[in-house]
Amino acid sequence: MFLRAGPAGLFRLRHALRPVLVAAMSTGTFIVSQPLNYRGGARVDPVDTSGTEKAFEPATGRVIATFTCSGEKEVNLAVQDAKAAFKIWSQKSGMERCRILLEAARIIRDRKDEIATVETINNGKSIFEARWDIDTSWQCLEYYAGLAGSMAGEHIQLPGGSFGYTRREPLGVCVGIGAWNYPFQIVCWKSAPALACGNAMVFKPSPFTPVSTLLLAEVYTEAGVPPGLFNVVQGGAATGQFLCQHRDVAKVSFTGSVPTGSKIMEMSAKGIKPVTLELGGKSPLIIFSDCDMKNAVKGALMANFLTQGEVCCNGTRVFVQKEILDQFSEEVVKQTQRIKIGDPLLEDTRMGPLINRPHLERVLGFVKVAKEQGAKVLCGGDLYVPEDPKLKDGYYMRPCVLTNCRDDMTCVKEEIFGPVMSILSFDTEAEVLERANDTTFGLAAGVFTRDIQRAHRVVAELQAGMCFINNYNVSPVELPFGGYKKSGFGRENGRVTIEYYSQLKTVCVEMGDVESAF
Ligand SMILES: NC(=O)c1ccc[n+]([C@@H]2O[C@H](COP(=O)([O-])OP(=O)(O)OC[C@H]3O[C@@H](n4cnc5c(N)ncnc54)[C@H](O)[C@@H]3O)[C@@H](O)[C@H]2O)c1
Ligand SMILES: O=CCc1c[nH]cn1
Repeated sequence: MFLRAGPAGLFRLRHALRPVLVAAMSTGTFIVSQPLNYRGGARVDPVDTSGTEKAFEPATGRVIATFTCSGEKEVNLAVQDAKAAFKIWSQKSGMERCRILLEAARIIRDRKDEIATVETINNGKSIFEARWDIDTSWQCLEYYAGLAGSMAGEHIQLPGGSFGYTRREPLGVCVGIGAWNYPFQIVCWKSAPALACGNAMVFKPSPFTPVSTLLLAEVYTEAGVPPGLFNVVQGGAATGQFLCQHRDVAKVSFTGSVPTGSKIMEMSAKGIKPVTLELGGKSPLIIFSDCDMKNAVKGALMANFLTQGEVCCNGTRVFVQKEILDQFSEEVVKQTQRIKIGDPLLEDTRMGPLINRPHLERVLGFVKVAKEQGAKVLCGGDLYVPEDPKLKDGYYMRPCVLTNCRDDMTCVKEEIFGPVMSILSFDTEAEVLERANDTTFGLAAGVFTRDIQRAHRVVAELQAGMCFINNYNVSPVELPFGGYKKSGFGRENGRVTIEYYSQLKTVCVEMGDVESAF
């Protein structure tokens, strides 16, 4: 990848130079000057266009890339390349695919700091957190590499020595469409199971975060996947539509908002394509009075302030049992005020800027409406201007804790996708369950209690695909992740995801004569 580090000019990132260049990549210096599409095993400029986009460095507000959105012809070329590569890849044994995916996982692990740095520059999350994302990304490749070799069907005995068997087969060319909050992790969560099952993939990142997906494309090529197996097209809604409507696309896996998810489903329905939808949420976190207070407070911060609160499964409706409301709120505010905001590439920063100016204004708008509707701001919820002059045009705000919240308030009903926690109080288990489930979303939920029976009773009643007991927002790749209700369907991670990227063929074998009705 070509990077320009400030006035120092152009650098070619070679293995030996990487550690030096990562050190040189400081906030305010990074520019992308290479093509951001990837096709046939190389970076390319698209052959046609559906507009142009700019990508920003949220920490400084600088433009780091201006790129062409792919038109229908470019999308078609990417799908055709993927189709050709699919023919080769799908014929490989699971163990052959396993070896290549393991090699890709190793390269990502080796390049962790470089990839995390790029992710931080383009997304704004702290480097501390970006490194976690890259760890869960290579772990995802490793996990599905492990499963690739063990994918198998069944053998079923039938009367008279006849038998049947099943084959688990790939789908073909799968499309991945990603959101901007976990750019590298999302593309790994989609491509690793897809490739492990023998599919090819064309991926479209969010136009806000186009950069790190290219690093993955290069890693796959270096690891030995056939050219064209993993392609990247850049663009927004128009490019996404060309992909979803393409007749040679077998499946669409989408991560993003509910309204876009609904459009994706409609387009896929026309082509009878299976879809995985990972959509938004407004998840409940229930804190019972018998909790371990220290862990519950840590859990509430993990549930609300990772990646500046821009996390789909965040537990933003924090229900606290009345007896401990004051003590819990006081402790949460104390810890929230200690969060170090600022340059996301600094080692001690724990909250960086939001993704862009319009989103920052939208989140601040939610805080304003919350106040108008009677919520009380316990801390934050306002703009933050770091002292460092190079950060003055970045998109920072102070993390916010709201109390006096009611279930009918906008801040409690709608996904804010920013660092805003709403605290609500409750009296009984039955009451809190009813209120926790009173939402059209169903992505995640959490409960803090020392009562083990209550913990399991409560999660059994919660209408959410991902439930946490005495923790929040950990995402081991071994565990399936996905939503109930309007938060989507299908799963990512875990063994079950194999079923979303493969299809079952049944073969019936006659060992005797045909018993004909005619
Ligand atoms: N459940 C999950 O795993 C998960 C993870 C991350 C984010 N999200 C959700 O994503 C949302 C934030 O992400 P966002 O703002 O990027 O979402 P978005 O729906 O605006 O965009 C997501 C992707 O869809 C593309 N797109 C937009 N319109 C399209 C169309 N008509 N056809 C095809 N593609 C189209 C965008 O370019 C982008 O790549 C939040 O609601 C968040 O909760 C969910
Ligand atoms: O943002 C929601 C959770 C997530 C992280 N990576 C993919 N999904």
